[in-house]
Amino acid sequence: MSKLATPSPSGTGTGTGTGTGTRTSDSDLDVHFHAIDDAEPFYRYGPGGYHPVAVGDRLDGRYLILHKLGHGSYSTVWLARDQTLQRLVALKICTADSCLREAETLSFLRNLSEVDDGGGDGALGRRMMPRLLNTFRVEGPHGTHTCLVTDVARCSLNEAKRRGSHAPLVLPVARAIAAQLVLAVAYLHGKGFVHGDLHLGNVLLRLPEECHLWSNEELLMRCGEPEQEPVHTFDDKPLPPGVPSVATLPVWFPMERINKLPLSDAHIVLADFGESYRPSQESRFECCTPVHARPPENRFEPTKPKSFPSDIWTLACAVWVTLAQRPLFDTFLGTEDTATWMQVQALGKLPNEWWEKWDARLEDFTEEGQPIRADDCPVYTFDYQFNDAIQEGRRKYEMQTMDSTEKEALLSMLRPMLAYRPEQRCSITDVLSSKWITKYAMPDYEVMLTRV
Ligand SMILES: Nc1ncnc2c1ncn2[C@@H]1O[C@H](COP(=O)(O)OP(=O)(O)OP(=O)(O)O)[C@@H](O)[C@H]1O
Repeated sequence: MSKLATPSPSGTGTGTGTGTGTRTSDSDLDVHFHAIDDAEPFYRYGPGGYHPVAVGDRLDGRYLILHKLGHGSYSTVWLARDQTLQRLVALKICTADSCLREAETLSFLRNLSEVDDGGGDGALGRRMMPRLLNTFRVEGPHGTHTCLVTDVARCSLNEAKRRGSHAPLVLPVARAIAAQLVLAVAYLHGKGFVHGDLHLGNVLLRLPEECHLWSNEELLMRCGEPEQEPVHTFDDKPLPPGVPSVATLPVWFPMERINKLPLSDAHIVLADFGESYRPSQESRFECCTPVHARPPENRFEPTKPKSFPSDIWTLACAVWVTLAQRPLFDTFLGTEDTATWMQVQALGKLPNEWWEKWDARLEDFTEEGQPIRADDCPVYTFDYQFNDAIQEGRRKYEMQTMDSTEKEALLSMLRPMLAYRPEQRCSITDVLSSKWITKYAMPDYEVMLTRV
């Protein structure tokens, strides 16, 4: 997600990609669009919003659009052929109202030399940073859009899990991915950056290098023609100018189901630096990760600047859900109250000032923070969650489970990452040197490197 440079125009909001919406343009058109699964919200094709792009368009004189890769609230992302270098690339076309933050962070990281990286495990995280190949701007009917060119990835880990019915990953694969996540965050924190939006939607599985050199014919043979659906408005009102008449759905690179993903395909790249910041240079008060991974200080200390510890909390949630079938603080309805409810179930009572601020606390907890148990409802303790979300699914799929020593090592790493108070949370250096990372995750990561 990229923070807005200017407020979004009235009626546009910050679409989720699923709902319908209203577009109010200068000429006072009031058009509602039928939602199309997996397509961007079309009401965002208005002033400050998405740039209209069609398969076959050429941008910046060299990038031929071949397919769609995805979209977010602040961009559409396209698979293009770089006709100068004759390779496939990802083209992220940001909304006109998004700021330059992502381009700035990626340029900064690109310009660091290996000497700047120093040695040690922290430097290994450079591999998981996106390679910014080029940036340019396009002018369109809705404004000026920054475009970022990076390597094409296969899909996000979230999407791979969704398509695989949230089956668990093979344990060594999950460990290798968790190790890479930790290395990536260690690298960023070492450079003074907070990522600000860590979750599996922003963890991309890499495509093998040879795929970037596929010809157009080879791409079509493997992935098919782009799938398109006509865009319809309610009451059949005409499409306003600057709105594409078809929605292009994301391409799918054929792959093994998530529970069969081989270690050789477990290479990741961390994406979406639109929320990244340097706490030494600016104060940020809000953490925009999805609510199930949002650190509690976001809710209870809204006026205190956020910093590296907020990433540590979200990293713990991302590591958990890499290993598990569902988030640690699964929020069902996606409300902050449910997230806090789950946190108290797993981690115990909030610090006193926060506890007092939480109005819903006595609905299901005693004043001491003990869950009031309904007969048929489990208490979602850390242990319960571990057995239910990590072990049970593995048993069901007849996959390797974690033994008790590994469980202890994992929970001993996660608990200090999930200290309620950010100032009491452990640092990424502590995570890197934890027993679970050194004895379990890194060895599988190292095996993965030999399977390139
Ligand atoms: N390099 C890439 N290769 C393949 N797919 C990509 C790539 N970059 C992004 N995508 C796809 O596009 C989607 C949107 O990208 P991204 O999250 O960077 O956009 P965003 O507008 O900043 O998102 P949001 O603001 O909603 O978090 C991703 O979830 C992913 O599916």
